[in-house]
Amino acid sequence: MSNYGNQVQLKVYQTMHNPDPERLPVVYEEWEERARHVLEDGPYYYVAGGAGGEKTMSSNLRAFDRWNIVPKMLRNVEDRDLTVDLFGTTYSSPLMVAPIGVQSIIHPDGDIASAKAAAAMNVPFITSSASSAPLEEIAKVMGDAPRWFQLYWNKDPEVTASFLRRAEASGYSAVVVTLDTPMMAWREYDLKNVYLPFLLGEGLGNYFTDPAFCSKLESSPQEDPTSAIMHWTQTFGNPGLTWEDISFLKEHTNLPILLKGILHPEDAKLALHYGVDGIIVSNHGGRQVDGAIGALEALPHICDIVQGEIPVLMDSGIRRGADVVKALALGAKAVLVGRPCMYGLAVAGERGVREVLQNMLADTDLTLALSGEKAIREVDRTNVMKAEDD
Ligand SMILES: Cc1cc2nc3c(=O)[nH]c(=O)nc-3n(C[C@H](O)[C@H](O)[C@H](O)COP(=O)(O)O)c2cc1C
Ligand SMILES: O=C(O)C(=O)c1ccccc1
Repeated sequence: MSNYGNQVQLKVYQTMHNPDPERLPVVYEEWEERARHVLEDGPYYYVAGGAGGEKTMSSNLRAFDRWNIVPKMLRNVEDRDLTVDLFGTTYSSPLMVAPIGVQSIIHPDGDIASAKAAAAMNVPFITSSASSAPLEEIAKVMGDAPRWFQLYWNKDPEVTASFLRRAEASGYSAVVVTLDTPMMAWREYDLKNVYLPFLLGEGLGNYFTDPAFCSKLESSPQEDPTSAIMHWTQTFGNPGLTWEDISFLKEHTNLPILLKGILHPEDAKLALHYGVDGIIVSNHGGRQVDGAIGALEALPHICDIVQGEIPVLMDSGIRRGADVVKALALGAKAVLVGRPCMYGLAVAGERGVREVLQNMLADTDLTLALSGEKAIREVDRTNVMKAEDD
């Protein structure tokens, strides 16, 4: 039980007579603006940009405007409970840090800094297959803090199996399999800037330390990085996969398996049929199919199919506490936060990510209370209405 949001507000206002010269932004748009100033064009647009004309990036944000919270009064919201239960574990809030690759292009401390921040805030951190530091090093700095592993299903089944083994051995407690990126989409800014971080060897920490990956090389990645990078580009994505292949993952891990990138109701049926443990409704932050449905728009349709049989999570467009509450009201059990954390990382490293998470948690807590609910798990469709002029 907590009043976390009130405490954070108080802490801020107490600095009134003693302003902090290192004060970090509160407003989401300011984080993005500050990140724009500290990052070069290549990395900034890599992070902030989307696929094609960025229609889906806009749809993600617009989808939140199409739903309104309808606050309820006089319901004793003095002490709130932000916890959520997933796969037999109780997590302290419905927030998670989305898997984001190549964080070394954003800050020299990269995912080590963001993982430490997540651990400090007790927000689960999802390590990307394309993390800059190897997954073991990230696990080490996190101690006992909650962490999941995101799998990019490699063309080489031995590498895929090896990643799963390594994640399990390093204390990751679930596997997020990203299905929407068997190849990179047409990303206009990256093409314009001629910027692809992997070709510079960024984001390959897990591959270059992997025995299965390295066994296929003629010389080590340290001796011949160019060949290792070329081998990575040829094996990273696996567009030949089908639903039947899900059994391979189940054979190679005992961890709960979540499919990330589900948008189509038919795919939700297939996910149930093939017996996965969870779904993440996501369009990869608008970075893959330009013109794809907004993630929040897809969410209720997926939840209608799933009927609570397995947990449904979502990401793509979460920027503030109200977004979190709307996603939960439409059926998500938890949400992943992507770019906001990365702007925090760009601006102030570990401290920046901590601040972004702290603010989003506080905003979520206050929005929950003011909406008339004292428990995250009690938020449901009665808390929202579709905008009338839609
Ligand atoms: C720079 C960047 C790198 C990403 N890398 C990965 C990745 O390695 N694996 C993955 O599953 N998703 C990746 N994503 C997608 C995020 O996990 C998440 O779906 C998306 O950022 C959510 O949308 P938001 O940024 O609007 O919050 C990446 C996103 C960004 C912005
Ligand atoms: O850039 C991305 O969206 C992404 O998912 C990715 C894929 C491979 C390596 C790093 C990031």
